[in-house]
Amino acid sequence: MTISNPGHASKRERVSPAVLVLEDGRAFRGRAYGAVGETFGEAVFSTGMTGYQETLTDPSYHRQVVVMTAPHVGNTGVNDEDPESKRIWVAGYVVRDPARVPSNWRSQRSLDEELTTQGVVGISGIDTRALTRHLRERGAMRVGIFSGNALADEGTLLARVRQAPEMSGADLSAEVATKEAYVVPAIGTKKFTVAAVDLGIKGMTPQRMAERGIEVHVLPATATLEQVYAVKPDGVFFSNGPGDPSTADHPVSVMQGVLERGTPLFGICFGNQILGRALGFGTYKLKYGHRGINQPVQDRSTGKVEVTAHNHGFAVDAPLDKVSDTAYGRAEVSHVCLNDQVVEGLQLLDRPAFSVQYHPEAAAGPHDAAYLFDRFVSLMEGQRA
Ligand SMILES: NC(=O)CC[C@H](N)C(=O)O
Repeated sequence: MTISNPGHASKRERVSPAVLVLEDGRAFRGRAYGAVGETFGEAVFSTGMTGYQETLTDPSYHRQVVVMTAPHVGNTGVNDEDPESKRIWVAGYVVRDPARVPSNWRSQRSLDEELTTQGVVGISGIDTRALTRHLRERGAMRVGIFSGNALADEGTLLARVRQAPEMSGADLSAEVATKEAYVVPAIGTKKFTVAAVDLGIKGMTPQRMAERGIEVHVLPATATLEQVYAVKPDGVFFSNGPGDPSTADHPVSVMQGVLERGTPLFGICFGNQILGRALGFGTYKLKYGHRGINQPVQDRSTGKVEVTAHNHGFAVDAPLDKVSDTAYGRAEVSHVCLNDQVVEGLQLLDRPAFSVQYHPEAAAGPHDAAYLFDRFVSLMEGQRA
């Protein structure tokens, strides 16, 4: 194997080969990036051109190996302001051409250093375009990245990838969510109290609520209906999170209790899938998912198209062309992805509840969908009037 040897590359980059092995047997050779060792997960690709810190620290990426389609990654280094949680959650990181010298006024260290310190195994120098095309054709699948001693027994790598757990059927919220409840105070005058069920919440989400005068009580994924109502909420929120929504029976039953009482309800991503299930719709695994910050979504109530941030591998199976009768009244698909007509939002017509499959907190991503937090505020105002 020939490894290109740029002048500024660190010694470790020059001497440490790595290999990425997909469960269908396709392999890519490159260089170790970040920690040296081995890792397994579901191979998925993200089309975001910026915002790698937010991607890496999004708890919804737990157990996923993220392939960046943007060829240059790490250019702006790493700072302590942009993470969406306390650690990197991706199981592995795949980049084509990492920055050798980060350059940004906020940069505190390099991405390579950060991945190494946090023990995240990555690979660089591979053809990420070919890998992405492969995943688009064959679908998301299990993958392993191996470097250092993990490469010693190359003949066993594929078998080890095939032993790794699958994403279908994975129940992961409790592994990433807070164990203790905490409060994010309202900024300025406090207008509302919201109970936010943390299934893998991103830091920007309570922030967007706090900016609107909401005091946010973030509760563990295991919170009961009684614990939700113990904070005397004006509204209840269900967050994003990793894993297969078909396993999320506990949050589904808590949400049904909230719908029963008619408290204003808002869900994001995993929260949208849970609303889907609470209403009696199914969920299914997408072939390769939506990940990135440039996905077109139409708000069907206004006809407007938003450019939005996504990170989902599953989706809700609800009819696009009709209003559905559910145990909680009429429900409809409020938002749809214009790339593939996947359900991107749900709303109830007889109760104050709605959700979106994408990320209005926009970290990273465009702010087109910020109005959804205002819609949540309007629902809470409506309930008081
Ligand atoms: N960001 C999320 O909440 C993702 C939801 C779910 N784990 C999925 O992959 O579809």
